[in-house]
Formats: sequence, structure tokens, C-alpha cells
Amino acid sequence: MYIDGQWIESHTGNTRDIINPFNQEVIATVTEGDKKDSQLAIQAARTAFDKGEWSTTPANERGEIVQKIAELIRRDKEELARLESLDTGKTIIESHADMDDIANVFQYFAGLADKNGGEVIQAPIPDSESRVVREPIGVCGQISPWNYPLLQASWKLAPALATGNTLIAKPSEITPLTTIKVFELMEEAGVPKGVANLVLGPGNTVGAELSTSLDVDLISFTGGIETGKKIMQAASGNVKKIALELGGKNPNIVFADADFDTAVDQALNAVFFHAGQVCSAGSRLLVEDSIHDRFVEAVIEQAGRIKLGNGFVEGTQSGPLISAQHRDKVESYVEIGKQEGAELVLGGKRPDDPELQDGFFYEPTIFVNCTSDMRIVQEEVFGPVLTIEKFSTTEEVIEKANDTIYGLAGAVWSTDIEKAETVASKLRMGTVWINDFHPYFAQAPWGGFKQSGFGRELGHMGLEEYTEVKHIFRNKKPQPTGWFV
Ligand SMILES: NC(=O)c1ccc[n+]([C@@H]2O[C@H](COP(=O)([O-])OP(=O)(O)OC[C@H]3O[C@@H](n4cnc5c(N)ncnc54)[C@H](O)[C@@H]3O)[C@@H](O)[C@H]2O)c1
Ligand SMILES: C[N+](C)(C)CC=O
Repeated sequence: MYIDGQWIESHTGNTRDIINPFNQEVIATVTEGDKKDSQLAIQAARTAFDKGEWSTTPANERGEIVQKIAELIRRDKEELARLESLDTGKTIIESHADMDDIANVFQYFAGLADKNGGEVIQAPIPDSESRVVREPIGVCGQISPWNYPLLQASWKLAPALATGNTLIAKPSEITPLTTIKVFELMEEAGVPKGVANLVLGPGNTVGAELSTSLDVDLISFTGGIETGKKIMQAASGNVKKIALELGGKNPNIVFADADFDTAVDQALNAVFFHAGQVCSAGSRLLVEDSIHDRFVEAVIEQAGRIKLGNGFVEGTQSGPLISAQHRDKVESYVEIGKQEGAELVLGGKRPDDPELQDGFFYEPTIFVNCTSDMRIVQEEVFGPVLTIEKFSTTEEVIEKANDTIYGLAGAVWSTDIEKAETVASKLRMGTVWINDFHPYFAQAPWGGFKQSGFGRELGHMGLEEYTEVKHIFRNKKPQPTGWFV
């Protein structure tokens, strides 16, 4: 752990083995913190914010340090990508792409650091000056998940540093390796001691302390909905600012006039990328009835050819699930789907390939004849499981697409752009793609409607999340009011 500029081990001496989900080998052993370690990190961040100089360091200087982190990530991209693939099982190509995105995020927020200016207000009061300034919020707790370990952490680290906050990062206890490495790079880049702190350990101790502590001013969380609810409750003690990036059950809508082959290809990419362990995975496919059967046939045929395997071997298209526990969850959802009457037409089991028996693999799985009321259609499975529904009118598909508790992302495929725009405008989701699936980038905000959370990461809004707004009013010619004479 990295606390107050020192690399330390937990006061308990406890450790955790980090497992490669491809073969269950131990790839590292890391220190395992607890509540007391979390408190130590919070105190370091509190002191650095209250007594240190980071929050008042000129913004361009903070930007230069954040830019330096981007450059160091590019320098060490190969090592970071290797660690991410070992830790998550994702293919090395995906990890390379993640590292490029991560460097871009640091670079983007470095560029915004000194453009976070305020505003002069035209006050309706003579001889006065009224202005709005943005200030750092203070001590930020940052909790991230295992599916995109460093990418999700970077969406929090970069804007918090650029705006002059101090922070405590807590990666998922099962995938901490790249976050540890980036803390080494942040130290090398010159982030002052106490400004950025790293605690390792479980959510219910280390994470819970971050959300409960009265010394933390903001908690930014990416993870599952049930944890998000706990964090909201825990954060109420001192009414901390909260940002929640939660799950999704994201509709992928294909009209009959869509480019057929592209829509088929992208429907696979939408749901089976990273074995479906993507918050915005297009796990609900809605296909217009006139092309439904032909489209489904093509999706099944191509999904059946997805090559599972070692993410470091060329040709592998998908790695394993993250853990045995998570595969159990995916399997239980497949059983639920069968019991609900959804028709299983592909997968629904672990692969037979002897080479994959040590990993937590699960075959790409497809259910047809699904209806919106099924749990398999409503709930986030977070695995390679696709449900397919049919629709016949635009109104019907909008209603179906919006009919879950989530509102993270969705897509619409049509060559009739007016129709696609109409659907996009009616979807209650934080991101809507037209004739595409998955793009996200540093310049555009990311976040959810409904129970997918609130607050935004990335874009200028992702920077503003880390600032407080202050109105400063100055009377240039103060006069007595005369009210109480
Ligand atoms: N909206 C997004 O941008 C986005 C991005 C990635 C993942 N996700 C979501 O993340 C989920 C998968 O990640 P996960 O399984 O790691 O989620 P999770 O909620 O189990 O854990 C996320 C993090 O919270 C910590 N945590 C657990 N219990 C806690 C508690 N009581 N208090 C504080 N922290 C606690 C964990 O240790 C981990 O670091 C999925 O639902 C996925 O959709 C969302
Ligand atoms: C936000 N994203 C798409 C990078 C990862 C979601 O799990």
C-alpha cells in the first residue's frame, strides 16, 4: 500500500494471493489492509489537503504532473498491459487498448487542469463584483471494480489530481496489480506525499471505512448496484458527495433496415467482448420481427465460432470469467433463464476443451423467445449471456428497451437516421450509440440514468465532479443598511 508517500504493508501482516483466472496460478501476493489501514490513508489525505500545498499549487503545475503520469503510462504500457491480462484474463490486445485509453484520460485531464476557470456574474447590484470559482472538494475516496481495473481507477485519479484534491484509491481486492504499478508511476511523476494514497483489501472493511469516514468529503464508486446502495447509506453520516457508476442491462436494438452484416458483427461484439464482463454490454438484443429469424441464425452461427483461450495467444477472442464465484453466478442465471421458459440455443455450459479446464471459462450463451418480464432479461448477468427478443413497432421497442431498472447505455441500428434519432431521444440511458456499440473516450461524459447511478466521469463534467462551486460577492462601496436604526 502507498500511504503518505511510503510503501507499507498492512499493520496486520495479512496477505492475499492474486490469481490468474486463465489457469488459477498465483501471480502475486499482496498485502491485505483492513479498516485501520484505511483510516491511516484517510488521515494522510486529510492532512495533505488541509495543511499541504496541492490544492493551491498553480493548476498548470498540477496539469504538468498529470501529463507526466500519462507519459509514464505510455512508457510502461507493455508491462501494464501484461499485468492487466494476467490479473483479469482479458486478451492482451484488449489490455493494450485499455492502456492507450488510460494514458489518453490522464492527458485529457492534464489539459483541462488550468482551464477549470470560474465565471463573472453580472450582479444586479451596483458597485459590486460577483464571481463563481471552482475549488477542490477535499479528500476523495475512490473505489473501483475488477473488470477494467486500471481504466476505471484512472477515470477517478486523473480528474481528482488535476483539480487539487487529495485521494485514497481502493482497487478491487482481486485485481490490484496495475493500480499498484500506476501509484509507482505517480510517485515518479512527482505527486507530493499524502496527496495520492493506495489501500488494498476487501470492500466490507477498507471500502466501507472510506464511505463511512467523516474525514472523507467525496466518495466515487464504480461497481455493482447492491454495493452502491450500501455506499449511499454509509456516506450519509457526513453528507458526502457521492458519484455512483453502477451496472446496466443494455438494449441493442436492430431495425430491419439496418446494415445486416455489420449489425450482426456488432451484436456479438456488444455482448461477448471481455466475456460479457462489461457494464455497458449489449446483453439484450431486440430484433425487428421481419428479419428476426435470419438475424438470430447469423448471430448464433458466428457466436459458436468465438475462440476462447489464453489471452496471450494470438487468435484468442475471449478469455475466462474473473473467478469461480463469478462463474457460479453466471451459471445460476442460465438456470433461471431455462426455468423461466427462455429457449437456450447456444452454450449454456463450460467448454469441453481440455486446455481450458483450469480457467473459469464459460461458453458464449444465447437465449431466444425471451420476454421482457424474465429475470434473465431484467437483471445484470455480467457474463457471456445474450437474450433475444422480437419487436414489431418503434413504440414497442422503446417501451421494451426502457423497461428495466437500469439506464446505462443502449444502441440503435437503422439506416433511417430520423427513426434512429427518435429512438435515441426516447431511451432513458446515459449513453446511446447510433449504428455503433461500445465507443467511450475521455472527451465525452459517462454515467447512468435510473439505477445505473448518478454523477458523470470523463468529459469536462468528470472534472467538475471533483470541484465545489463557490460564489464570491464583493461590495466595492459598503454602506450601512439603515434597517435597524
Ligand atoms: N457504470 C460503470 O461505468 C461501470 C464500470 C465497470 C463496472 N461496473 C459495474 O461493476 C460491477 C462489477 O464489479 P464488482 O463485482 O467489482 O462490483 P462490487 O460492487 O462487488 O465491487 C466493486 C468495489 O467495491 C468494493 N466494495 C465491496 N463492498 C463494499 C462496501 N460494502 N463498501 C465499500 N466498498 C465495497 C469492492 O471491494 C470493489 O473494490 C458490475 O455491476 C458492473 O456493471 C460499472
Ligand atoms: C465503462 N467501461 C465501458 C469502460 C467499462 C464498463 O464495465
